[in-house]
Amino acid sequence: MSNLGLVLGALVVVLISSLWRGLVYLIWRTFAITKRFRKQGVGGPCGKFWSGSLEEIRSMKKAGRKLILDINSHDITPRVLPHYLKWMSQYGQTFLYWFGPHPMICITDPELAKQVLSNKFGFFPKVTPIPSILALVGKGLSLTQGAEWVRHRHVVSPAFTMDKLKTMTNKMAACAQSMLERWQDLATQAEGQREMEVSSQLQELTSDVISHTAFGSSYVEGKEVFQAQKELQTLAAESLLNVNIPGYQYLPSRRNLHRWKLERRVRNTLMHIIQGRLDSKDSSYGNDLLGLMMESCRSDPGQERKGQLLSMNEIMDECKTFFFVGQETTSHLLTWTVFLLCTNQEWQERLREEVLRECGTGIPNADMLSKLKLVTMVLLEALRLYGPVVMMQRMAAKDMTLGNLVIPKDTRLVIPIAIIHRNKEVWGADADEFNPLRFKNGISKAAKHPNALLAFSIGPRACIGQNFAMLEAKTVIAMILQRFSLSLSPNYIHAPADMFFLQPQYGLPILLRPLNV
Ligand code: HEM
Repeated sequence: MSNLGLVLGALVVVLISSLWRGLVYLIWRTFAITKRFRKQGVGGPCGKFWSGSLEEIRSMKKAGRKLILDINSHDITPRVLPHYLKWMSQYGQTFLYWFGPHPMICITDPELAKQVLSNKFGFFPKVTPIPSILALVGKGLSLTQGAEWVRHRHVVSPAFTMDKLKTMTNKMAACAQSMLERWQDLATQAEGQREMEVSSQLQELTSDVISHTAFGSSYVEGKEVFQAQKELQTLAAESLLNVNIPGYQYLPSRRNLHRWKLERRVRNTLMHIIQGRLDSKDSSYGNDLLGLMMESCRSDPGQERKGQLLSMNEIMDECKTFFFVGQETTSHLLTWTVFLLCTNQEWQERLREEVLRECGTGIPNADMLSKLKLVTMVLLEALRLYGPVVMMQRMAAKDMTLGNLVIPKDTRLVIPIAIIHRNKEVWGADADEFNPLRFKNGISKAAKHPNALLAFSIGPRACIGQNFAMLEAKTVIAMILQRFSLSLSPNYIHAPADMFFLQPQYGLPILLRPLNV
C-alpha cells in the first residue's frame, strides 16, 4: 500500500472513531442527565435523538401563531410559549426538555430565577450565541462574558448615568415632536379622525432617538443599518428553532451569502458614522455613547490604564448591539402601552389628566416626567403583561446547586418571563388582568416576591438601557396624550407574537383624533 493510502486509511479510522465516540457521548450524556434529573423528581418530554423536542416545539408554536386572542385577554402564553404550558401541566413547574443536543431546565420560581440572575461569580453565564445572532448584534455588551464583559460595561456605563439621561430628554422630545407633527398633518388631511398603523411609526421614532442620543446621527443616516438589521433579525428568528451545525456558517449557502451581504451593509454604514467623528476637528470625540467608546479606543500612555479599552472591531460590535436593542425593545413597549391605553379608555383619561397637570401642553422636561406616577405604573404593567423579552437563557458553568436541585454542568436554564409575570401565586388572582395600581407602592411591593418583575432582568447583567427606555417611553406617551385621543381600530387583530421580541403580529392599527379638533 502506498504512503498516501496509509495516510488516508488512518484518517478514515480517526474520523470514524471520533464520530463513534461523539455518538456514544451524546447517547450516554442524554441518558445520564435525564436519569440525574429524574432521581431529583424532575420529569419532562423524552424528545428524539439529536433534535430533542424541537419538532414538537415547532409544531406547537406554529399552531399557537394561528390563535387570535380576545382584545381583553392578556394571556399571551398559548401563542408564545405553548410548549411550556403543555409541559408544565404534565410535569409541574420545573421540567427538563431537550433543545437539539442541549438539556434545558425550565425555572419558573422567581426566587430561583433571582439566584441564577444575580450570581456574581459567573457560574451561570450566557449561552454561546448562534452565528445568526452574532451577525445581528455583534459580540457587544449583551453577548460578552467574564473580564471582557467587565471591560465593555466599564466603557459603556457612563453613557447611561441618570444625569446624562436627563440631558437626553430634549433630544427624545424633539424626535417625538417631529413624528407627532406628521400625525397632526395626516389627521388634518383626514378632517379629524385618522386610522394609522402605529407600531412601525414608533419603531422609526425609537430608531431616530437612539441615533440622535447615542450616535449623534439620525434615523435617516442610520437607515441602512436599521433596514439591514431588520433582515438579519428575520434570518436569526428563522434559525432559532434549528439545531446549529458547527462550521455551517462558513459555507457559501444562499442564506449565508445573503447574511454576509447584510453584514457588510451594516459595517459600511457604521464605518461612515464613525469616520464622521474621526474627521471632526474637536479635541474630544464627545460624551455620547459613540464618543465614550471612541475615547476608550485611543491609546493613552498617560492614563492609569495603558492602551485601548476597546478595539475598533469591538466598537463596531457595540454599535450593532445598541442600534438594534436600543430601538427594537422600546418601540414594542410603546406599542403595547398604546394598545393598553386604547383598550382602557378610563386609564387613558387618567393619564392625560396627570400629564396636563404636571407638564401642561408644552414639551415635558426630565423633572416633569419624574412626577408622572400613573404613567410609570401603566408602563410597568405593560412591561409585565407585554414585556418585549419573553424569556432568558443561562447555562451552568459547573455542577451547581439551585434550591433543592443539582444542575449538571452545561445544562441550560430557561427563565420564561412571560410565565413568571402571570403566576397567580406571585401576582395575585388578577394576574391576567390589566391593573396598573398593583405598582402604586413600587416594583418590589407589587407582587409576593420583590423580584417578580423581570422585564429588564436583575443582577449584574440587568438591562443597561432600562432608565433610558423608561425616560423615552414616558416622554413619548406624555406627548402623544397631550395631543391625541386614541382608540383601537376595528381592523386590529390581537395576536402578540415572539418575533425575537414580543410584538403585534399584524401591527397595531389605531384611530387617532387630535384633541384640538
Ligand atoms: C423596554 C425596553 C427594554 C427592555 C424590556 C429590555 C430588556 C432587557 C433584558 C431582559 C436584558 C437582559 C437579557 C439577558 O440577560 O438575557 C437586557 C439587557 C441589555 N439591554 Fe435592554 N431592554 C430594553 C431597552 C434597552 C435599551 C433602550 C438599551 C440601550 C440603549 C438596552 C441595552 C441592553 C444591553 C446592552 C443589555 C446587555 C447588558 C449586559 O449584559 O450587561 N436595552 N435588556
